Amino acid sequence: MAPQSHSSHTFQVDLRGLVDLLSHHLYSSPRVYLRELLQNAVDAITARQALDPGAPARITVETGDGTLAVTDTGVGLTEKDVHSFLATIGRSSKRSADGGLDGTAIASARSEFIGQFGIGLLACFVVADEITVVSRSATTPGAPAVEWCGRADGSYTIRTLPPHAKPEPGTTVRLTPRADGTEWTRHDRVLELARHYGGLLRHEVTVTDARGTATRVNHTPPWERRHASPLARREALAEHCRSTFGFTPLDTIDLNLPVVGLRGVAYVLPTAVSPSQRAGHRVHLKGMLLSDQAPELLPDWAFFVRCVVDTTGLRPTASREALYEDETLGAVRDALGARLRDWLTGLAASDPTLLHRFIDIHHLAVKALARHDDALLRMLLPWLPFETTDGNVTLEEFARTHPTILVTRTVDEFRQVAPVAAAAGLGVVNGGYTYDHDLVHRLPEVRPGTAVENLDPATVTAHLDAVDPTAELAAAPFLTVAREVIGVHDCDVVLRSFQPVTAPALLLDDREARHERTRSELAGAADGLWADILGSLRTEAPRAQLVLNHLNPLVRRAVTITERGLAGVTAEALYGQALLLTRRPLRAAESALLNRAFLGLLDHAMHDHDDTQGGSATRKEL
Ligand SMILES: Nc1ncnc2c1ncn2[C@@H]1O[C@H](COP(=O)(O)OP(=O)(O)OP(=O)(O)O)[C@@H](O)[C@H]1O
Repeated sequence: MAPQSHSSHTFQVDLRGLVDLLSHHLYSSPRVYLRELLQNAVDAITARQALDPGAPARITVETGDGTLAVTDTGVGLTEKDVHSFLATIGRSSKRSADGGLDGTAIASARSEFIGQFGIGLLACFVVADEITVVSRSATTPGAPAVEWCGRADGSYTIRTLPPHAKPEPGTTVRLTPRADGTEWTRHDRVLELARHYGGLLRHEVTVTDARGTATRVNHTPPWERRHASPLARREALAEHCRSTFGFTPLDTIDLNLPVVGLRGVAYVLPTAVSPSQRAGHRVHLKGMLLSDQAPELLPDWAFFVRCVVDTTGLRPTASREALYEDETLGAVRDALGARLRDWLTGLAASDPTLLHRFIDIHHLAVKALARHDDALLRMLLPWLPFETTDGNVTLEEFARTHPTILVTRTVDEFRQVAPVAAAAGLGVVNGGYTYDHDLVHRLPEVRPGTAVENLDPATVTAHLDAVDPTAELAAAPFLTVAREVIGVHDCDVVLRSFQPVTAPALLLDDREARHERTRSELAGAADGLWADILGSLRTEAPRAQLVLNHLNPLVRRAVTITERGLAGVTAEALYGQALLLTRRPLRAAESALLNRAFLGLLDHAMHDHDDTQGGSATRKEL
């Protein structure tokens, strides 16, 4: 058999296609070009300082003459480096395998670099068609300066420059923006971007305009600076928070995790926010802003703070706009969560006034937190407010007067039952708000000797006074009619005495009973398989109860009605009114009942009118 012939080829890269991919799918905006340039400058300075700790460390961004230039006093590039790293996409001198920058000092500085992917420079092609790099290497003292000119079509030229063209080691990267890129290279925009990305960089960064006026953009953050007094520090941090996030913090929590080289602060929001709104934290990586929208830095429950942190130990994604989700990030999130919890529990001992203010604003956050954290629950439960039949009080206060605490499941149940229960001496907590029902049920763990029960209709009726037998007997004919008319709605009717006298009737109903009624209604309307399934779900749910208040003057008169039609309409009207007070959506049969009761009463009122006008009407006696 004839040997097969092999020929070897090299991949070709369509640079325009690649840039298009990056700009549309990796980077959120063309503005990232400046971040990539600043980052390369920082890495070059890091590499040079590893060789010579006394080397200058300056980054200058020049704008103005239609081009943009970033100059650094970093390690620079030899001609060989240029071919190897600048002109090879995906190759980076900052990864150990590529080993471009020789020397053990630089090798050990590698973990300090921000870049790693070898694609950052391509971001410049998003705003310019041509990039010129003039560089002189600090690693090879005699090597000449080189000029590399790369174009978006994938071609590049390289030439050696005379020594005076670049007397000192370092690099200048110059861009001539395209027409659609000038928006991103204007002086004011560049200044804003340099402050945004480079505000916390550790080396001096200045932006100069066409007249040569230089503005320093980076500063030591206030949590790193020395301050004359704790008050001065607090004010500096508050000012930083105002300029960064636009609010004055309620308090500032220092964050410090040496294992991942993380320092920063968490500013406590002075106003409540929705717990579902995920907070945007500012995360810097080795000084460079990685993201100003990083919710993944903190646990979800920590929605009451905004953080600014600078770290060396977390990894960016390739877009460099988010944190890479790994075990380290998980551990950092837990550690920062623990720090916030310590701050909260510490406040209880050190600054109760501030804790009160915090809880006034953020009690929802604390409640969300306490559900999953026993230590916090124990510590903070005494401070948390709940709506109860004694007003807005803490559970601790409430439990002192009510050894058995009843809790409703919905706000409407509470609204309806609270006045009656309070008058009967029952202690009821509104469990209808987010987290409250669960938290109240956990009270016995924290406060032994307290009992917590769900409020059910039977508990309330047990606390309503029975009426005396003669009154019950006198009301019997009316009650019989009422039970007949209301019974079709799966509701019993009873007569009791309770406060307040202004309430004619109380409808005690619970969820299971309501669900059961809805189920049987559906089963009635359905057929075949669906009806069988609904039928198999049948449970013996307790019926609802309409409790008529014998202390109420209207009810006292109603129970003496002897005319059957009027008794039925009156019972329906009382039921309808109690039904409306529950504020739950009405079912079709209930709306029809209300309608009927209203028209029936109107009819009776008009009969009375006819009677007084001398007309006659036949009424059926009970
Ligand atoms: N200002 C500079 N000084 C010295 N070398 C530079 C400079 N800018 C770029 N380089 C060299 O060019 C290489 C490629 O840069 P590029 O920005 O594309 O990728 P990177 O910084 O290595 O990684 P990343 O894609 O993560 O940014 C770098 O690894 C570095 O060797």
